[in-house]
Amino acid sequence: MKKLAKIYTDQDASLDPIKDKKIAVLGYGNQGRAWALNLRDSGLNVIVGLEREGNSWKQAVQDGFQPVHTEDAVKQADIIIFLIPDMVQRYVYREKVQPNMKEGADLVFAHGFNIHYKLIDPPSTSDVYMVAPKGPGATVRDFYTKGGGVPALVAVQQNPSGKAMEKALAIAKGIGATRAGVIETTFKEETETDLFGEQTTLVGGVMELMRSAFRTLVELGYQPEVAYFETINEMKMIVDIIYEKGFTGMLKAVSDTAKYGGLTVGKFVINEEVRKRMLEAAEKIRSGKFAEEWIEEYNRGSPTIKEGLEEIENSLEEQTRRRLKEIIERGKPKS
Ligand SMILES: NC(=O)C1=CN([C@@H]2O[C@H](COP(=O)(O)OP(=O)(O)OC[C@H]3O[C@@H](n4cnc5c(N)ncnc54)[C@H](O)[C@@H]3O)[C@@H](O)[C@H]2O)C=CC1
Ligand SMILES: CC(=O)[C@](C)(O)C(=O)O
Ligand SMILES: [Mg+2]
Ligand SMILES: [Mg+2]
Repeated sequence: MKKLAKIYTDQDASLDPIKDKKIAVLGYGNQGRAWALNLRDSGLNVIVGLEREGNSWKQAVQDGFQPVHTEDAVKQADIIIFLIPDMVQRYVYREKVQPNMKEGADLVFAHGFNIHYKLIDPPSTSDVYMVAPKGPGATVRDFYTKGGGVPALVAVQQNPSGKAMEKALAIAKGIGATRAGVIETTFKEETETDLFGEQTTLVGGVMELMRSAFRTLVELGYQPEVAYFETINEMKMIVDIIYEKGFTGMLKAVSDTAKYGGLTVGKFVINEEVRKRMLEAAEKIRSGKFAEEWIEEYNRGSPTIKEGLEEIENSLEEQTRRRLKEIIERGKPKS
């Protein structure tokens, strides 16, 4: 068997290493808002740093922060957390962080992209570490306010102080992750697995699987509403059972007919060809080719993202969802 991962929980982590430090949270979007609120509710000293007085600024003010411009947050900070988009981080680092940071201030990431692909070259005097929540920002906040926490990965890239891991665990505790559990990893492992997961399953794979099934039914002449409930809407219920009880529990919750069909046709559809393509996707990530392609796309103004979003928004799936929205809303559990 492979070596078991090292897992840390609340008892293994203390807030002490960071309790007297000023923590600058750069960005107030998906993760930024969740981290700033959770760290503050954990009694830590948080300052929100933003580039512009736009929507994020307004939201932060509404949540009781007094945001400041990035350079002003950075100047006072002992710990600088990058919660702005991955493609933006190196520019903000170069123009606002590096020229203004205190010598030896910590640089903290929620995803390893910029460090692993060497887009940011941090000073050797700084601790560089990561706390990567394995869930969306809204869930990081939601679980925390309800007494739980989203699991996370922690990693240390540079450790001149010798205390980087204790501080990473402290941040993980502050956002609620150690209430669940935190796994030690490397920037390389987190970056490559996170990209692979979002591309082949969580974002790309699941969405295209559902869309392909939906389209197949519609092309065969079935009603889009029926296809939507079957191939898209019911997914949450099945995934919720997998989340609670694993695949074994899910298979117990469905009919024997579904078990037989699922166990045989699942492998027929998601076959070795698909696995080969998954390996290809992994290779593209590991070689740095995906990173290169994404940087180029971003530099061209992200046309592929824009087109993709537009195509999906206008798709029959989304039109059907809009038509069924009231039914879905009415049916949701009330407590
Ligand atoms: N979305 C998620 O739930 C997860 C994100 N991460 C990582 O967390 C980091 C932040 O991701 P998200 O929270 O999704 O970011 P986001 O896209 O929600 O970030 C928005 C924030 O960044 C600011 N921002 C946007 N463009 C900017 C620019 N050009 N210059 C300066 N600030 C700008 C916005 O004002 C806003 O405050 C990334 O490293 C990402 O990989 C990690 C785990 C999950
Ligand atoms: C939410 C999350 O963990 C992702 C999919 O990796 C991301 O948003 O980058
Ligand atoms: Mg990701
Ligand atoms: Mg992720």
